[in-house]
Amino acid sequence: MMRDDPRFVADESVADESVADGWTPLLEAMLSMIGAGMWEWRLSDGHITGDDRLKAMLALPDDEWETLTIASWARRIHPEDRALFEQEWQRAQHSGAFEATYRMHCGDSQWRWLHDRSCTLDKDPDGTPSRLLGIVEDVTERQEEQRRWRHLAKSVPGIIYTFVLDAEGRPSFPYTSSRVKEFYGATPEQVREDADLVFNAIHPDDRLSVQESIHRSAATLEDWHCEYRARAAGSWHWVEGRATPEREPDGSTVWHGLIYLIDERKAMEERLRRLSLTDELTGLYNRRHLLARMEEEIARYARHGTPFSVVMIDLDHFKLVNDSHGHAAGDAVLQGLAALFKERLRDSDVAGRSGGEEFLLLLPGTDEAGARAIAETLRKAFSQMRFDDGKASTFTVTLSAGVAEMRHRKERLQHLWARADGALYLAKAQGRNQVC
Ligand SMILES: Nc1nc2c(ncn2[C@@H]2O[C@H](COP(=O)(O)OP(=O)(O)OP(=O)(O)O)[C@@H](O)[C@H]2O)c(=O)[nH]1
Repeated sequence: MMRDDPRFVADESVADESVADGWTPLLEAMLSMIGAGMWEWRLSDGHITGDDRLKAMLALPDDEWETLTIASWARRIHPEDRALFEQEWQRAQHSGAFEATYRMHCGDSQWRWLHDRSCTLDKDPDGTPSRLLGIVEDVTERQEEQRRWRHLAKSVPGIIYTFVLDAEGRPSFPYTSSRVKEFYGATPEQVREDADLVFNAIHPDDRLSVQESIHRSAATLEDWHCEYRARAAGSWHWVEGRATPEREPDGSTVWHGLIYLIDERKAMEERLRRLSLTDELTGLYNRRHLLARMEEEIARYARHGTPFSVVMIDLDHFKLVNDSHGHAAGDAVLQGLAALFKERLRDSDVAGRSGGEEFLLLLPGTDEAGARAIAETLRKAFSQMRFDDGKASTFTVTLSAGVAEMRHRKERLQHLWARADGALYLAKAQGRNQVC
């Protein structure tokens, strides 16, 4: 802080020469260059005097300058900034050094942001300051700019940030907008102190890919882009980040970018993914997914010889069910069978609807005898289910099933499928309501 900095306590001999008989040309030139005004405060009578530049800046009436004291100065300060100003002045009476940025109601009725700093010019024999010298800059434009920037940062649906990897690869976040807390559970100040707060809030499964993407972007200076999960207030959410890197002369890399929430988009993508894999009526996997899963199991069998079987199922006389009880009742039967699969099969089993009233079960780690037993259990349970015909009575439906176990490492999907289909055909031909 300035007030503790010996550089800002003026040497008394210099002070006497340069200030007592007026502002020196050198000082005048410097102040003119930085556009600052100057004041002097005599603590003995509390009087404040200002130079012409300060008078022009504040536009106070001439008679006000004649009697200007610290109290009348304070009265012109914005109520929200006054406590800070007074606290600084209390301190300055002992230390001589003062620094504050505050709004002042100027003589032309304008509110101006002032940056005000002082140092000790003279001291009493007991060492307490007797005369302070201060410079004042009009920082209204800068403050307004910052205010606009803060508003803008708040209205952006995400975090605006600056991220730095120094030449040794150490990360830091010199700037993050206030919403960083919603994303990573830490304030901009905390994140500025400790960049790991951000990295620790990233899902363990995503952390490595985030770090790799940052290092790739640093090496190639291509835009950084990554999607990952982060934790705030105890829950995970999906975020997407984009930033543009720049290499600094000291070897560090600086990214300016944006991170925003993509939970809704991720949920939509997941819904679409599920829809593309499942059958709408029953919620079971569709034919496309069944075929893909079968190819996977066949490849696993070819590599490791892991047994698996398929069961092809077809409802008996289903056309009659529709014709007698209506299409809606038929739909309810299909849904009833799907519910039975979900209830009786293991999580590792895959149940799908391969066609209108045709289903296929993929049973990893199950041989033909096991598959037959599962099919038999399902057949029996299904034949006992009663369906509402919508006319105060119920009906039952049966199913036929064909089982085939994967037997040869070179067997292809269509052969296995044809064998299961052949077994199903046999079950139908032998009178239905059975497993072959
Ligand atoms: N309600 C309903 N019916 C369907 C659906 N998909 C297919 N079906 C019907 O399933 C019936 C299948 O009839 P078929 O292929 O003749 O077979 P089946 O009557 O079951 O006779 P078998 O298989 O020989 O026992 C047809 O009437 C289709 O309209 C569906 O999503 N909902």
